[in-house]
Amino acid sequence: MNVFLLNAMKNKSLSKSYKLMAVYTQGRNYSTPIQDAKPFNSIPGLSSLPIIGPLHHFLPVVGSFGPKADLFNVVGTLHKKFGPVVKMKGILARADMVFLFEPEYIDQVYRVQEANPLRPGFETLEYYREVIKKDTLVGVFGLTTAQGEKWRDFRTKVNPAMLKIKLVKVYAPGLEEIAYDTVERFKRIKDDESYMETNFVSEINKWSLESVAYVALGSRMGCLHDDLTEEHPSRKLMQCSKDIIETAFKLEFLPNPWKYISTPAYRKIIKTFDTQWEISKQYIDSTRKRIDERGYDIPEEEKSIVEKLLAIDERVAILMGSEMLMAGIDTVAFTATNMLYNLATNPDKQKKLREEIRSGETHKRYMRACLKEALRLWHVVPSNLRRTDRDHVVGGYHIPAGIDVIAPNEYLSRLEKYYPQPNDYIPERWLVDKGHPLYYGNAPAIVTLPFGFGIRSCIGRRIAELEIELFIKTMINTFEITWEGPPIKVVNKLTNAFVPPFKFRFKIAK
Ligand code: HEM
Repeated sequence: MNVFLLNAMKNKSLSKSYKLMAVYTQGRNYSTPIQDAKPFNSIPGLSSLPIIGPLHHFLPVVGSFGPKADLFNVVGTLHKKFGPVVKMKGILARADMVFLFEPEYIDQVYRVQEANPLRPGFETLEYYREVIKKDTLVGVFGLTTAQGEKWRDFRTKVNPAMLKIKLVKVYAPGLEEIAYDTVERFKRIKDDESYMETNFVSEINKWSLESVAYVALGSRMGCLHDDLTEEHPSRKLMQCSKDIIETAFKLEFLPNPWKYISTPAYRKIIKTFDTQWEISKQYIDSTRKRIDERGYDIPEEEKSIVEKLLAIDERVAILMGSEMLMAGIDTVAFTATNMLYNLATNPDKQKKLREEIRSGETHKRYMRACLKEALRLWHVVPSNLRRTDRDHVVGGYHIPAGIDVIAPNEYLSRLEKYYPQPNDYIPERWLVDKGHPLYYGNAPAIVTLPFGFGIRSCIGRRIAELEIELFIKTMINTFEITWEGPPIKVVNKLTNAFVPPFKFRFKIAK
């Protein structure tokens, strides 16, 4: 067994899943000798030029894909043209990438690295935290950008508060109230169709920010007030979340020499990180003040995430609070919109869900299936990534350490061989028994990973699921939702986003 797994098993603070992973990997044999493998350079893929790598394929006119290429289609073309292992040279000093299209190959690379999952990317945020904010953060860098020991220390501290279902469920009454307030606001604005068609994203982001802020800070932010001003800090937080994704895409996936000179996009992202940091810090400081003024302790399960973490490590509490206010807005809003769209365009499923909601059943089986099916069709993050920390032999090819291995999970989740009628919204596939042709378990579990993989998977998963289920429940119980227009469009810039107009129509449900 390798040294990472041995260390993992010795470390008592690591989760059970860690140990299970170790046992699982131990039983496998991936030991094709490297000398028998085909060399890394022989992996097929797009042709590449010095410095700019494969970028010329994305240029106007001459590029085979062009500048407006849809990443979903690019991935599909790579698969069809080059097969199950595809190489893409890094652009401007970025690491080379390998796309894996066989679940077994992804499993091989991701699982063996499970004790030390490396997920680089977001280099600008890493630079901001580790260089610009060095003196403030003093070695605690958050989950999104940290690797190795620093990541593990942080994650071990925050895992229980954020992932234990029992602890997360205590936020349900507050989140239900927020869902109710959002629906009341929708009732007031729904008939202004031109406003809703343009501003649906900002309306739904108000709900997702209000919800995640409530869980993080234990109080209401006030995003749902009808007279929310442009200067309200919540507006700025929502804008930051969007600008960070947009600008990070330009800086990290398109050629931009920000590592050598200060470019306008670089200055913009640093300013945005500053604003995001300042506002979240203000909110966290007020939370701390409120706790001090209260002067007495409340039961552990009633505390907000920040309050729980303040008792463990102050810097961890501040950074986790700030990450929640960054990572918990657009992700959750996108998934709720995804679900609403699929329910609006599949009225029979919507009816069935309403019946379950009104039946008073507590198991919510159909609700869960509706959410899983929406996530299968559109992952917020369409591909997962791990950087190799050792040599691998995959599909007969040598993949050395330092390569970004991409699992194109959203693309795989829409292949007929894994899910019959793959582009249809069929929540039932998550409910039918083994043996049924639609049974979800016919696809290997690693095909569909909307929340990522293993111990580095999304820390906000339980919170997101709870927020979305309560919101959808209130929406579907109140409204009959239809979609009156052509199919919705999705763009992918690091994460998926829907494009206006939003042709939802909301009628009070009988
Ligand atoms: C439906 C909503 C969401 C989806 C689909 C989603 C998806 C993801 C994915 C795919 C990853 C990468 C995991 C990996 O590399 O294996 C991730 C990481 C992360 N997510 Fe989420 N996310 C969602 C909501 C949230 C929320 C609400 C929060 C905060 C409360 C959050 C905070 C984070 C953080 C901090 C990480 C980095 C974890 C680490 O590296 O240890 N996410 N998420």
